[in-house]
Parts: sequence; structure tokens; C-alpha cells
Amino acid sequence: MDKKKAILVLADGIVFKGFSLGASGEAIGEVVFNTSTMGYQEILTDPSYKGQMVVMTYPLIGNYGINQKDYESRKLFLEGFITKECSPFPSNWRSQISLDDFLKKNGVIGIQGIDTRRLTTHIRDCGVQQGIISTTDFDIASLIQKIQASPGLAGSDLVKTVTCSDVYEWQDVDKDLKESKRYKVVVYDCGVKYNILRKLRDAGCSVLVVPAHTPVQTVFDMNPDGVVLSNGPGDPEAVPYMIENIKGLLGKKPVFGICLGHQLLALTLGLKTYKLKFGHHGGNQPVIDLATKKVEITAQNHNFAVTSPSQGTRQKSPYGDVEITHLNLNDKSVEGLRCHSIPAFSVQYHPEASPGPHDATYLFEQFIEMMKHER
Ligand SMILES: NC(=O)CC[C@H](N)C(=O)O
Repeated sequence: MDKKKAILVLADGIVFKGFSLGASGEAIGEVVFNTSTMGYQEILTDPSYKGQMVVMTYPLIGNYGINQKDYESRKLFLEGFITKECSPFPSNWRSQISLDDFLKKNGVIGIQGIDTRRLTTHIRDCGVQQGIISTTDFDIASLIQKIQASPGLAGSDLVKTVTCSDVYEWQDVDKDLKESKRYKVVVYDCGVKYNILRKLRDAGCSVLVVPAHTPVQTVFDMNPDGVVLSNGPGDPEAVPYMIENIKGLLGKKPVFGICLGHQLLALTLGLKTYKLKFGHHGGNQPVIDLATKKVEITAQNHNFAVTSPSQGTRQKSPYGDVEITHLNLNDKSVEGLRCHSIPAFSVQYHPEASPGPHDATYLFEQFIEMMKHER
């Protein structure tokens, strides 16, 4: 394991000195903490982390290595990776390379050997902010200047940097492709996690993935039974072309939004979004279903959220009433919504898990039921 020096500096001047992990150089991004105890490969390959650097709160990461199958997208999009300790001795029958080598191979700059508890409580108390990891420049004033010169996440369209370039059909290599395909689903790829596609395939759907800039008429020409709006990075307000697409879909096709897809659906319905103080990233977020009062433990990864209606759980929209269906029990933020008059619903959390608990898998069946009803 490298014992090369590395430094992490936050925009407000807090400094963490540690050792290099993965590639060398300099990386700038919004620093967010993730409370999952495992699933680091899925986290590293989740495109929603574009523009961000992830600090894992669990102190030992990398102990089961990296394998060929647990990818959640085609590559690593995040800006940096931060851990207390990266295991130099990965041990698992599926492991092919170590976390350190994986980060090196993919050019991701990381830091280890810092007090991640102090870093996490600092972000929790002072709010999310930009940071820089460097293995080359150790001058604090110069590093802060570099952070100040970087644009930050708000207002910039990161979806265009992660979406696929062409339409493709999702094929699960492990599954029998001859099994009957019940419904045809188009997924708008704003940075989609593969497990959303796997779950739709598991539910018996054929799955076509389209780039986020695909005009809605092209989607209608594919004649799907329903459309999924995927997760993705950055500020939902910076993706107006997706809002235009959703306007075209609403009332014409069943729509299911996940995370960024949920925020985009909310904006289209006339609700607003805002930035949380430090976001929700992890696999232990309690969410209540307001209709059944059942609590799900959910996987989450978001820094923006949908603003609650000023009164109650209902709001008028140009598409009829919108109902807030789920709330986060930690901070009461909006976690799900549903349209009353048209087939459309969405959740802020991740029913596909990966990593995280599977309590919310039923939402894929709920979408299937909606498509069945509308057919
Ligand atoms: N996982 C996601 O889709 C994230 C949505 C959005 N980028 C946010 O941070 O809130």
C-alpha cells in the first residue's frame, strides 16, 4: 500500500492530512458522507455521484475487493473517494482486484488515514461543501483558491455527462432471455443504475434505455407500456429538457420516477426542489408510507429534495392533484408522490437498493400493476 502523502481541504479551510489512495493528482468535488457499511463498489459506480467526493463513515473499506459483476454503470463518475482505512488484503471468492488498484486503474483520486468521524460531523454541523484532495500541492491557500475557482454543483447540468450516447436494450447475461416479457418499458437514462434495469427485467419487462435528450416522440414511436425516469447527478433544475420530455409523457404513459427522476417529475408538476443541508446517503434511512403507516428502511443518495406542500399532503397541479405519499422519519422530508388523475408516481429513495435493504422492491410490482391497468 502506498504511503504517499495526500491532503483534503474543505472550502471553509478545514484540513485533513492522510495518505494517497488510488490515483495521484488533484480532484475537486462536493464532499458527501455515505453511511453504508458495505457496497462500496456499487457506490463508486453510481453515476449520481458525478461532481461529488464520497467519504465512507464505516472505518474499513475494501476488504472484499472488487469484482466484474457489481458495477452499477459503465464506469466511475465520482470525483474522489475518502476512507479511514482501505484494506490492503481483500479476501473474497468474487474479488478480482483491490480497491486501491481499481481506483488507480480508473484514475480516481482518493485519500485514506484521516479521521472520517471528524469530517462527517463537520459536514453534518456546517453543511455540505466543496473540497479538494491533492497529492501534489500541499499549500492550503492555493488549494482553497482552486476550490473557489471551481463552479460547484448548483445550476450545472451533469446529466449530459453521464447519460448513454445511444439507445440500447438491457440484457441480463445471467437470466434466461427467452422468458416471457410482460411489458415494454423505456428508461430515460439520467445516469441510471444498472440495478433499476435488472429489477425491471426480473419483473418480466423488456427494457429499452434511451439518452436523456431523446425527444418524447421517439419514445412514443417505441410504443412502451410505461416510462421510468432514472436517478442521476446534480441539480434537477439544471435539466429543463427532461422536464419538457416529462410534460409530453404525463397522462399518456404510466410514469415511475426514481430519485432525480422523482425530483424532475415534481418540478414538472409545479412543485419545487431545494438543497438539503448534508443530504441522505446510505442504506438505513427510515421512510413512512403515509397510506399504510408502514415503515421501510431505504437506500438513499441525494442532496436535493422536493419541497413539502404548504399545507397537508396534497397540492394542485396542471395535471390534477398531487399527493405526498412518503416521508423521511429522520427529517420529515418528502420521499414519494403520486398523481391522482393520471398514472404517475415517484420516490426519492432507491427501490433497486444496490447497495442497501430490499424493503422497497415492491414498487417495481406497483409500476407493473399500473402498466397492466393502463393497457
Ligand atoms: N441519486 C440521485 O438520483 C440523486 C439526485 C440528485 N442529483 C440529488 O443529489 O438530489
